[in-house]
Amino acid sequence: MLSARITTELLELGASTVYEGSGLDCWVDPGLRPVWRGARLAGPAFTVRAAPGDNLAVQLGVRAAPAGSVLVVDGAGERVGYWGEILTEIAVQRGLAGLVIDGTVRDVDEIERTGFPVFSRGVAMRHAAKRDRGELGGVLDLAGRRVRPGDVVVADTDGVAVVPHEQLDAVLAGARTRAEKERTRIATIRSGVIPETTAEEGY
Ligand SMILES: O=C([O-])CC(=O)C(=O)O
Ligand SMILES: [Mg+2]
Repeated sequence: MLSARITTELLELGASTVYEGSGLDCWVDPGLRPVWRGARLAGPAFTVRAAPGDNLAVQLGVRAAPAGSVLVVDGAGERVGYWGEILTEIAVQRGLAGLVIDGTVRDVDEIERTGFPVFSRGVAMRHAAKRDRGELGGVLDLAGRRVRPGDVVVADTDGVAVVPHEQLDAVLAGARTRAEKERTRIATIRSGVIPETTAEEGY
């Protein structure tokens, strides 16, 4: 569980700034998008590997994940309703921070009404089987990005970033520096001064 202060700071910095400030290749496949406008989340990953087209592992994961954690599900990009209104209601009751799934979800109007943040590869109503227990708490290959339990997930309109948990302090420091430089640069621009290009220096 992250402290409320760190969670708030990560949400304010945002996924792109956390990624840029990290200097790491920690972006996740941009095909994973918020299912409702304004969805955002930050928290440690609770990992779930679901069998393709089967959501029993997800049903187990939503009951096992600790409060404050982000359910991160490898659904192999399969187009079934891995997640919906009922699972969202359970997740809200249990105090989970959100869901990131390489797969699709359904009941999106109802999900939005709860305010529970969900990032998925899209929306599909097709029934998910409920037979295979999959794996909870393993290391995932989430659409090409390695995610370990406890790695820190930050997601917003720009997409999803995953920070290796042992590097969180350094990443936060880098992201703060980045955000400060951006603020200064924007203030300069708003004062009417167009700064030099950043081709070499970056910002
Ligand atoms: O039925 C399912 O497994 C997924 C779903 O639509 C819900 O949670 O409401
Ligand atoms: Mg449903």
